[in-house]
Amino acid sequence: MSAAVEFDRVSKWYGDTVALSDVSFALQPGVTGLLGHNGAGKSTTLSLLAGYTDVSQGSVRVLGRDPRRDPKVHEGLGVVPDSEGLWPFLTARQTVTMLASQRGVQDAGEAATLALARVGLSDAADRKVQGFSKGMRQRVKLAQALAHDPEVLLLDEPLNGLDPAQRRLDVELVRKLGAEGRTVLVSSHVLTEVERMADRLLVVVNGRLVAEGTGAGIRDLMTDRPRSVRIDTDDPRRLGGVLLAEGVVNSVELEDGVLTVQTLQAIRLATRLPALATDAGVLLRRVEPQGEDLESVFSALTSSARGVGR
Ligand SMILES: Nc1ncnc2c1ncn2[C@@H]1O[C@H](COP(=O)(O)OP(=O)(O)OP(=O)(O)O)[C@@H](O)[C@H]1O
Repeated sequence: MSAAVEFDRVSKWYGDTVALSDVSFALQPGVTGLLGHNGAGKSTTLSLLAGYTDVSQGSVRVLGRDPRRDPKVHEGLGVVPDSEGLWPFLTARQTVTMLASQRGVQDAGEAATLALARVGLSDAADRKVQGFSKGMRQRVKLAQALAHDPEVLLLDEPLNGLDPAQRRLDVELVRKLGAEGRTVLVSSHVLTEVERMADRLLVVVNGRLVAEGTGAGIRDLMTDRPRSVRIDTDDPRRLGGVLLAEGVVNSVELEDGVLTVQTLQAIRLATRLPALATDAGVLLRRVEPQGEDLESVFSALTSSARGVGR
């Protein structure tokens, strides 16, 4: 059986900007996460799959069809775009019913009722969207995407702007949609968030697919990279010497009384550090891994996986 979603050697450029460069992947049923920093190419990937824009090179297939040229693809495809795109003067029910009937759903009203219930919006179904919180508007978009019971779902940063309780509910909902056998692609720039929704991740950096695998596999790629850790202590010179002698760090630096160490064994350092400090009679005030933001993880992944990006 061919995959529900296929991206084959796809490149996309806007004028001089290369948004995607030679990206290939295929998606099977279940949830796949598309992880990347801002501007990495996530929305472009989803727009190409939704048929909103055309490839510059390569080919895209959704349910065996070209989403840019074959409108029938939308019978099996639901999209939650990053943009707002809701009319404030319509109720949630009108909004969802309208799109469902455009997609040829026979009883669009009933489909809207079911979809709104699914996303937890039954009570607010007849209120105008203009009074809705960001989280509620996200849910309306999700209900719109679900009303025609699509086999493929594309969700662009669906958790953006939600509070923690809403996030939990939406993570659960996305997982359920995948467990029902739908092919779901969900984008995010937050690893911890996307790995809660998805069993498999695609990592894009500067328009290139640099890694794919499980959340644990992607984390493993990250653990081998050199890390820098800032240690605030009452005796940085002594602690630096101890850590070097112990072989848990590769180099130490002392600046303004603060110790910064480089290590390739971050986990070992973290587990050994408290005992080593105690044995040396040194007080630890604060330990802070540096550059643990996604950006630095991505640049480490890019250089280790495929050379530099664009
Ligand atoms: N319509 C457009 N015209 C020109 N450049 C664009 C356009 N859309 C995207 N780009 C550029 O293509 C690159 C990829 O953008 P894209 O929106 O796909 O990234 P993203 O990963 O979704 O980022 P974000 O999370 O910020 O939305 C960026 O450099 C962006 O500035």
